[in-house]
Amino acid sequence: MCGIVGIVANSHVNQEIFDALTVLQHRGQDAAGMVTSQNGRFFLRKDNGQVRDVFRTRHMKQLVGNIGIGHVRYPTAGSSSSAEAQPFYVNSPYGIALAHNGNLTNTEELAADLFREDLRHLNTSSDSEVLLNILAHELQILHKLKLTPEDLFSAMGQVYKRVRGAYAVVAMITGYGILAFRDPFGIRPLCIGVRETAGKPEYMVASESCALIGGGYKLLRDVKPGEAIFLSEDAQLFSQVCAEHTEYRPCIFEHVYLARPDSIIDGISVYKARLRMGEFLADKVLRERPEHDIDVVIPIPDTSRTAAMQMALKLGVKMREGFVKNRYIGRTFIMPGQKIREKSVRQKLSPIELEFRDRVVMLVDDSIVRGTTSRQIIEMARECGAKKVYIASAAPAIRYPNVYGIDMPAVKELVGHGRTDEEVAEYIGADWLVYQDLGDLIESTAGADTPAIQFDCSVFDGDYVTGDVDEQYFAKLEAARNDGAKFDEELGDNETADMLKRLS
Ligand SMILES: O=P(O)(O)OC[C@H]1O[C@H](OP(=O)(O)OP(=O)(O)O)[C@H](O)[C@@H]1O
Ligand SMILES: NC(=O)CC[C@H](N)C(=O)O
Ligand SMILES: [Mg+2]
Repeated sequence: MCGIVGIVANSHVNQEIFDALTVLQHRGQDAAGMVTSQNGRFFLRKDNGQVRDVFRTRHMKQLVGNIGIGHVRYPTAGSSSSAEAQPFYVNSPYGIALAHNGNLTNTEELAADLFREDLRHLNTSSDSEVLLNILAHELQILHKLKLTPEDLFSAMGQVYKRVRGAYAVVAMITGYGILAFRDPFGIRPLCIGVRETAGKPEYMVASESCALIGGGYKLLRDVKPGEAIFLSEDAQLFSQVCAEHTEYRPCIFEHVYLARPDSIIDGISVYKARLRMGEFLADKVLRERPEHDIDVVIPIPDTSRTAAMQMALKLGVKMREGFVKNRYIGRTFIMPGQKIREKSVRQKLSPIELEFRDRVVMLVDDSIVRGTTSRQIIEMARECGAKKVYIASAAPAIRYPNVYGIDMPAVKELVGHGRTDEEVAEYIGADWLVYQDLGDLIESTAGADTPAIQFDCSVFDGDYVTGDVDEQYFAKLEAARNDGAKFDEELGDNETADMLKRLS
């Protein structure tokens, strides 16, 4: 779950891309990058760090042009070295830069084909670099000096045949425009917005609508599963569904945790979905313990606040702010290692003791993944003198790895894997644990207006919509990306990154 953005405008886009990436920062904190284009040349800046650290005034001055793309990264493949920050670039054909949100499930096979059949070189272990080279190859073999939208869509038809997994993408082609596309299941989000200046349209494509609204664009629509959108440099919009088989199966975890509440994804308000999650949770509490003794509902900031608010209302129990969030510390779950995640919880959340003392508290979180947050928070609640500590999760137990762009690669790192609900409660130290039922989560999220959508719920039910992940895939993923392995790889890859930096 990275954040991506692309803009075609009537004036320089660097500041707008910077602003949009800042709005999308919650989707990736490890690296950021931007490419703009002017007079047939690309201008690139990318590095590890958050948006405000990566783009200084000296970089912004060089990022000229009325068209550009940007990325904030949360790695799910390869390493977190700066050499794998995005956008990626290839000079042939035309010059293409690409930014990707998601995770491919046939990266290895594609990388081997690129090397053996397409004679293309990959310089990193990133799946996004593979995707860029597949797109480049399919455009190259058309052998067209002048590209038309039809050529682009025909190349995209081939890309959809070869690439599997989750991918929401923005790609910029020198001298032509921006090509944006979403995988055939629409797993990761992507939407288009429009605005007019001086009677001429300007377009933005972005992972979430909050980025459009922040930039003064009006949400036009979501990109459909398997659809490619082409925005030409002179701001004409072309679109076509290019994948042969498509299904609407967006990731439900966007609504649970990943997305911002002010976004509307696939016609669904993330905020409203979270309110409904809170109501269903309250119903479950009342079903399980009609005579409950909860004195106060306390959210674990930030994401759970919306659900907690509605849950408290429905229970008829007061909601209180029991934790103050340090606004200078980012999201813990998307931090790169377990040590830093553990350390960050206490740095990020500090308790207001009087809300806990001698009370039976119901803590609410949006999800419990590794249990890093809940375990420490429950300990803090007890240190503050809570009589009993209950916890409710707006999502069901997470028992399966994610292979579509969320870094949950190793089942043994998931607190819900191989444990009953009671065992999870014991592990995190709760007196009572209430998980949302999957049916209720789906009902909370699927609005009445979106009957065609079924969600990817793989982390809860182990059903992977692309149908191509098996035990062997999981074994490889876990070996490559468990916390220990990531640490080893980073050491090696940093050397490569440093070397590349010296060369550039
Ligand atoms: O069980 P865990 O492995 O700890 O993961 C789950 C927690 O991580 C996330 O919070 P995060 O701090 O990332 O972001 P937030 O401030 O948006 O809630 C999520 O909201 C849960 O609180
Ligand atoms: N979270 C994501 O969307 C990651 C994109 C890509 N797989 C990477 O690791 O850079
Ligand atoms: Mg949280």
